[in-house]
Amino acid sequence: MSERVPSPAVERRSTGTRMVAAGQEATISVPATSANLGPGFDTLGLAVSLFDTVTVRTTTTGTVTVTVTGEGAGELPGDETHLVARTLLETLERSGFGCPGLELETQNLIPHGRGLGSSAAAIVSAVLAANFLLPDDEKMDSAGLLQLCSTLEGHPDNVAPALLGALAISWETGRVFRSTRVAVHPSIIPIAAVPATSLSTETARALLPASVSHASASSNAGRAALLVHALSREPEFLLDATQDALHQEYRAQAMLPSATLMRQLRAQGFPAVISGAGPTVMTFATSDAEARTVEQLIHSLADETTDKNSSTGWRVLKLTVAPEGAKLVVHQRNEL
Ligand SMILES: Nc1ncnc2c1ncn2[C@@H]1O[C@H](COP(=O)(O)OP(=O)(O)OP(=O)(O)O)[C@@H](O)[C@H]1O
Ligand SMILES: N[C@@H](CCO)C(=O)O
Repeated sequence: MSERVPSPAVERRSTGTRMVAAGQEATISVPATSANLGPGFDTLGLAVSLFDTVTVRTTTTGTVTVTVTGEGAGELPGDETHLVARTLLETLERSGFGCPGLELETQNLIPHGRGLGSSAAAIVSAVLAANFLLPDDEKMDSAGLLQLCSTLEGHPDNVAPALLGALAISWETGRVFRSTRVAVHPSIIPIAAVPATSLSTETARALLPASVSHASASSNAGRAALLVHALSREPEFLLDATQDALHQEYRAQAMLPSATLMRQLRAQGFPAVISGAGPTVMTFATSDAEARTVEQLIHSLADETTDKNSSTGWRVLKLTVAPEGAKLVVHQRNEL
């Protein structure tokens, strides 16, 4: 999550005292996402098979409680300051609604601050939950959901694939965000090397220069165009297609073991990138045999790149592309 930018398309409406109905319940699951993918800074993102799940229940208690299982358990707040609760209540408020009482149960598999879209997943689950709770004539359509989630996250490249699944290309015109889904070639196997240390998106964004050269912009445009083709049609181009000129080198100082691992994998011919704002390294294999080689290589290289004085260890996750985005399952209405 980066800076919050006000958008004319999601201006707050006047706060009212209407309440959403108590006794509503649903479960939302949202995939992890890998943004940038090399040259697609703030525009490309891929949904992968690691999910956060949130069950939302409206009550009449007047209180907000959040229980957290998995990532963030014992660290995240259990009240209305929790990112999902806060975003859900703010989303209702934008439509002029309050909540008579709220219980959230979250089960988190997406690691936090690792470049796998945890904050985007939290925002998407909160906005979808709020939209479910609103009366039918107040609900947002898919364009409204993308607009609000992108505005809250600050950029669309994680929230778009979290909503749509597969590969999402996103763009922005005057703070209006749009996105389209692209099916991914079935051979592609994303392998995430997740270090124990985290890096906030805010910190990583602060390392970027205000402008880049025309040569860098031109090179990056070509690679980003090739990347969409490589991910969807011809994966053999992935090594060239994942070459970035906009962000990875500027951020390397904040994630040296990851930068080293990525360079070593690329030097051996594997398309490795920094996932999102890092520090996870994402590599794309195109067969099970190649995936095994990449996993073994990561384990041996990661040992070399790990700072022996820190407690860093790497988790290597062989994932699949998640073809569908967030899902909401409505539970039977509870009588209160
Ligand atoms: N499921 C969640 N519930 C509550 N808060 C969360 C959740 N997921 C993320 N957060 C908050 O967001 C922070 C991480 O956001 P940040 O944008 O820095 O990283 P990220 O989203 O994991 O990575 P990236 O944006 O690079 O993909 C966490 O430290 C936590 O405060
Ligand atoms: N495009 C974003 C993704 C992380 O949220 C960045 O690299 O800062």
